Order: sequence, then C-alpha cells, then structure tokens
Amino acid sequence: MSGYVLAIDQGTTSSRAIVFDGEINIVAVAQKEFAQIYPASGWVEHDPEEIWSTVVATMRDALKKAQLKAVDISAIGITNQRETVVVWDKATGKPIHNAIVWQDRRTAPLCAKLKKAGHERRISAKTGLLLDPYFSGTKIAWILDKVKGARRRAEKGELLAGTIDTFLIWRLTGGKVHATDATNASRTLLYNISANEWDDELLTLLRVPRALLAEVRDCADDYGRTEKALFGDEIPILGVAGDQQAATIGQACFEPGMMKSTYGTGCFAILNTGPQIVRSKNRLLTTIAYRLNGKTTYALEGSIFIAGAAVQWLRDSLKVIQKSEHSGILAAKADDSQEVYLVPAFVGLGAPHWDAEARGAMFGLTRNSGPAEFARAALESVAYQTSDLLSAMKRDWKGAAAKTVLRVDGGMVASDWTMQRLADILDAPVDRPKILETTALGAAWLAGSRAGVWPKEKAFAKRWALDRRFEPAMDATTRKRKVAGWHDAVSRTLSR
Ligand SMILES: Nc1ncnc2c1ncn2[C@@H]1O[C@H](COP(=O)(O)OP(=O)(O)O)[C@@H](O)[C@H]1O
Ligand SMILES: O=P(O)(O)OC[C@H](O)CO
Repeated sequence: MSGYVLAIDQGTTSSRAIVFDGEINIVAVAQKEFAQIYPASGWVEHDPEEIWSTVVATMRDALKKAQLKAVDISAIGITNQRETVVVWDKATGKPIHNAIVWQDRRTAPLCAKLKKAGHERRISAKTGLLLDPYFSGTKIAWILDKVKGARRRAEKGELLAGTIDTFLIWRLTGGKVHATDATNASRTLLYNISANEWDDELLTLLRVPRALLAEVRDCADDYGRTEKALFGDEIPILGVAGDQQAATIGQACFEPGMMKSTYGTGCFAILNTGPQIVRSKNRLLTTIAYRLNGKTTYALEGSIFIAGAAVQWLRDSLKVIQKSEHSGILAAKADDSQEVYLVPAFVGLGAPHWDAEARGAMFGLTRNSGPAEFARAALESVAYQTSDLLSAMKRDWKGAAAKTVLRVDGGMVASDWTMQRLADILDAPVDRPKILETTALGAAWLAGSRAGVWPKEKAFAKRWALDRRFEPAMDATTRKRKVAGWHDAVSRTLSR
C-alpha cells in the first residue's frame, strides 16, 4: 500500500481536497469556493449540487496535481462544516431543498417555543448542546414542514437526511452507504451522547422521523468505497469527523486537558475531557471529540461565530484594508491611549452568551479613532472572546490545566500580531504548528491509520511539530484593564 491519503475538507466557504503521502507530507491541494445564498435576513443556504460538484472537481484536481491515480490512494478521509443539513430523495439522490447552513437563524422561533415549553434542560442533558438554531435538528424539521409533501414522504421512508459528510458519502458510494460518524451526529440535537444513539424522545420532540437518519459509526471505520465511474477506480472511505473535531485530532490533542482553537470564519475552541462527560455550568457545549474502536472521547467546546469574518468585515465592508494579511500591520499602528472595542455580534453571540438577537457594536470611539484602531479592535475581539471561553472552561472543569497551552490553527493564525495579542490577553502560551492544515490532517489520519498505512495515535502525536510559540508579554495591570473594558462592552451589547 502506497500510504497516500486523500482528505476532503468540505468547509463553509470552500471545498478542498488535500493529498498526503505516507510520510504525512502534503503533496497537493485543490480548492474551490462556492456560492453563499442569503434568501432572507439571518438565513444562509448552500446548493448541495454545488457542494457535490466542487468536492468531486477538487478531488480530481488534487489527484492530477499529485500525479496520482485513484488506485494509488489507500484511503479517503472526510471532514466537513458541521450542523449544516441536507434532505434528499432516496431514489434519485436529489436534494429536496438547499442545504441549511449552521449560521442560519431561521429556526429561532421554533427553538424559543421549545425553550418556553421547558424542554431545554432535558435536551441539554441528553445532547450536551443548547436549544439554539445553530444545530441541525430544527433545520431538518423546518425543511419537512416547508417543502410540500416532505413530512409524509419522510415518514414513508422515501427521503434521507444528513450532515454534509453523510450526503457526500451517499453520493460518493453511489447511494450504497447512508452513514455518519459520532462527532457529526453529536451536533444534531437528536443524538444522545452518553448512550451513543439517536434518541426517540428527542426525535419526537423535534418531529424528525427516524427513517431519515443515517447509521452512526466510529470516526475511523468502513464507510464504503467510491463508485468506480467517479475516479476510475474504487477508493475506500475510512475516516469521517466534523471539521473542529478533525482539527482536534490533527493537532494531536489526544490527552485530557489538551486544547485547540481554530480561527477561520468563526472560532471553535475544543478541550479534550477524556472519557468523562463534563456538563458546563457556563453555557459551553459538551460534545463528542472522537469515537475510536467504539470508545468515546468527549470535549467541552466554545463556539464563536465571528473571528476571521471580522477581518473580512474590515476588508469588504469598511474597506480599511485590501487584504486580510494587512489587518495585523494596521492594528500594530493603533494608538495605545485609545480603548476602542468591537463586539462583533454580527449574527448574534455564541458561547458563552448565546444571544441570537444581539447585534454588533463599537465602544470608546473618539475623533482620533481611525482605521488602525478599528483593525486592532477587530483582531482583539477574537482574543477577548477566546479568553471568555478559556475562563468558562477552567470554571467548568478542574482538568483544564491551570497552565493551559493553546494549539491554534485556521487562516487567521498567519497573523503574528493577532497570535501575540491572543497570548497576551489569555496570559497563556499560544502554539502554532508547522502543519496548519490540521483539519484535513485529522481526517487523513483517521483514514490512514484505519487503512494501516499511517502511524497509530501515540506515534502520530509525536510528529506534531511547533512552528512558533507566542509567550504572553503584557503586564497584568494592562491586561486586566483591557479585559474589564471588553466585559463592559459586551454587557452593553447583549439584547437582554
Ligand atoms: N494574515 C491574516 N490575518 C488575519 N486574518 C486572516 C489572515 N489570513 C486569513 N485571515 C482570515 O482567515 C479566514 C479564513 O480562514 P480559513 O481557515 O480558510 O476559514 P474557513 O475554513 O472558515 O473558510 C478569513 O476570514 C480571513 O479573513
Ligand atoms: O467551515 P468552518 O471551518 O467555518 O467550520 C464551521 C463549523 O464546523 C461550524 O460548527
């Protein structure tokens, strides 16, 4: 066996395919962006056919760039934007509606209704999640209610549903496999994370027929083979995990107490809590980090909706920078005497506030405030939000190391200025690894280790290599003053 592994990273804004060789080096990357559809305020959709065509095109492209054929690839690993759902016709494979994306807020009224009826505690106890439109379950119910005849057809077993991994597996295997992995299942509001199964009470509460749902497997498992017609030969699919969990694996955060934070469009911090289900008292999520050989490892997660998106806002809406990488350079020029804060609640606030109605605000503006102060405020908002997550994690679980080291990845970590400010505000070291494609790497490791061509967990963890450590350098008085200013800004932004 060659040791070549192909990872599919189906993200919120683009589909990517990455080929790794047997020595875990990246040999080819292909990427295609696709359309973001905003049918109404707070609604976000993707066309599942475009997701499918970009995935197939990038896979073919990556194989071509690597000068490899399907037969050279030992295994495929899939990782995906989580919570986003598709419902499709079992007979034709055609979606009956666009995918409803994780950022979509259309089911806020349904969540509010379930909350009012007193269901949140019970749902949280079983799923580790909160009643927020972010998760898949209410989105599936919405499609069944709004597409004519869908509910009746779902009950008759004529439709299938799934997160993006499930849809891709169905398509790649030519409709032979309807499966998902435990991490993706754990983001649906329908999955009992202690019993490790779809939960009948939750299915009834959210009005989702069981016939729609996929079989839940381990993250490293047999997910069938790609159809020969697609790439010229069959390739086994042996690894699946939601993208944040895949990044946790790619960062080799296999020990309880280890933590990674990914700074892409949003920011997702995941703390490994081992076999223990830690219930958050601070509105963090409890989720499945991975399930290997039938053994579940759990995590606490803090989800922030706007991180790199604040940089896009500086570039695309304010036009104070031309390129994302200019944001750090501009922020470094900001006037230290001005305390300007941005609370980037553009789509509400995620953890630990979960305020869907809050909207963004800036504080502390003077006549001297300009592009540099705006850029600094945008980048600092990411550091402050991470600091809120970290302190919530420490309050929730004593296993969260007092001397936390944060392993970081995602597009934003290219900014040295932001990483230094993050270390300063957290008062903790921030480690940036050499391989920044940690999400793809995690999915590839699941597949490669399952295929027996890549090292097992411990040997893989030893290969994690540091690019740069950012040590905290801000004095305590300044840090405390700045963090207090942030908390004041947040309290003035919350809708309740
Ligand atoms: N040098 C940089 N400084 C600050 N932000 C950056 C930099 N490079 C990229 N970004 C931001 O990172 C994000 C892209 O990261 P990526 O991990 O590709 O996101 P996603 O997977 O969510 O699409 C964008 O929002 C972009 O603005
Ligand atoms: O596609 P990303 O990298 O923005 O990640 C999205 C998350 O999985 C949403 O929960």
